[in-house]
Amino acid sequence: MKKRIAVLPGDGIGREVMEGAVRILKAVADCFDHEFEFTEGLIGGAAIDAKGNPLPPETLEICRESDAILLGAVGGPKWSDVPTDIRPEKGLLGLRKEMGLFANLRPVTAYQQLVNASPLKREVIENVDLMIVRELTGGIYFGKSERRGENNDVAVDTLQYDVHEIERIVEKAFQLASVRRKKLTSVDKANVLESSRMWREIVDKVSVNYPDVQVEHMLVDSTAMKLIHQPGDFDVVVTENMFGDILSDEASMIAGSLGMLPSASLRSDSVGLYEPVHGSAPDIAGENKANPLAMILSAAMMLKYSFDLEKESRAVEAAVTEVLNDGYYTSDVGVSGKCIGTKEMIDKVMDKLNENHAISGILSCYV
Ligand SMILES: NC(=O)c1ccc[n+]([C@@H]2O[C@H](COP(=O)([O-])OP(=O)(O)OC[C@H]3O[C@@H](n4cnc5c(N)ncnc54)[C@H](O)[C@@H]3O)[C@@H](O)[C@H]2O)c1
Ligand SMILES: CC(C)[C@H](C(=O)O)[C@@H](O)C(=O)O
Ligand SMILES: [Mg+2]
Repeated sequence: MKKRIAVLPGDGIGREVMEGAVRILKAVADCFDHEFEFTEGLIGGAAIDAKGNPLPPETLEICRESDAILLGAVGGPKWSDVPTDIRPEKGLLGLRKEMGLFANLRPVTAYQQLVNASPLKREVIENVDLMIVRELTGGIYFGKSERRGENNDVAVDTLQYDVHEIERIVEKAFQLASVRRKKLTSVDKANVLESSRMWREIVDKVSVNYPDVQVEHMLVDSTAMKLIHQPGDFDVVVTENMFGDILSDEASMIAGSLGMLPSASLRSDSVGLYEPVHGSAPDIAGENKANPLAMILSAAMMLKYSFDLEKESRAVEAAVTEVLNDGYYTSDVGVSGKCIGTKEMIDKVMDKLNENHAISGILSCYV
């Protein structure tokens, strides 16, 4: 299979973790006989420095001509004083919007080895496997936003959704729930927000087409509590843009660290953007401390969701799980012992992938 992949490392630890995803994908191509063509583009602060624009037209062009996009992270203190409309984060938001990537899937998996070492209660997080489905191209992130008043002393951000935007994300969430444990939690703030009341009406309407999926509505504040108290009760969680942003960073601690949470941003065809949930982590950038697993697992999501390569995707996930089971960690997951750096972790996953592939080749001779 031949596929074109846009590679946008971005800023801070973005480049360090991207190296892991690209190396792993090259190994997957070799092991499973695929051809992946990588084209690098600038985004975020790196693009501001080079082109004065966080999303240069040439980057958008590379993305439009690709079958899938990998993104590291954008932003950092270096660009804190640039005008709001050309901040690094605007490059990422612009890319999601321009590409129409409205459905952001953020799976949260409690890996057994990390559960054992977690500061959270073991019995609470053990076996947690939930999926946050975040609306990604609407809501307060994209509504009218301005400063007004005589002294610019009033700031306005607008939370707007239309029926179509809610219907398509809710439909996506029901589809996912129907092939998982058939439970959907829709999260809103319907006791305060009109957009949330419309959101609830739409969830109830769409639910009629999915009679085997159990639906519950939950307010976002109590959801934040329940994610820590009883995360095992969740299967698929669907919510609007900003609530999804906040809840997914919270949920990352169930997985052990922000450095463990991958994501896929999808639309109705197979094109997708794959990025870790974390940011550019300026506090550790350049120190070989970043956990590359969220980025590597995002690449695994790309194999599954954009290229329909289930076996290859599972091979990458298995390599990650086995490296953790062997007791290797980056420092962010809070475990002492075999604590290794970014590059060493990438090497470990590479070795495991190659080793597993060699073993399966040997075994296939006997069947
Ligand atoms: N998708 C993105 O590009 C994205 C996402 C979130 C934040 N950001 C941007 O990143 C910059 C920094 O934001 P922040 O500090 O609030 O959030 P952050 O996610 O960059 O970092 C939060 C904390 O988590 C740690 N961390 C994050 N990823 C890690 C990893 N892979 N391995 C080990 N530790 C990791 C960091 O060291 C830091 O202590 C800001 O400019 C923000 O806008 C970008
Ligand atoms: C960098 C920022 C714009 C982005 C978001 O809020 O969507 C990030 O926090 C994320 O979770 O992907
Ligand atoms: Mg976020």
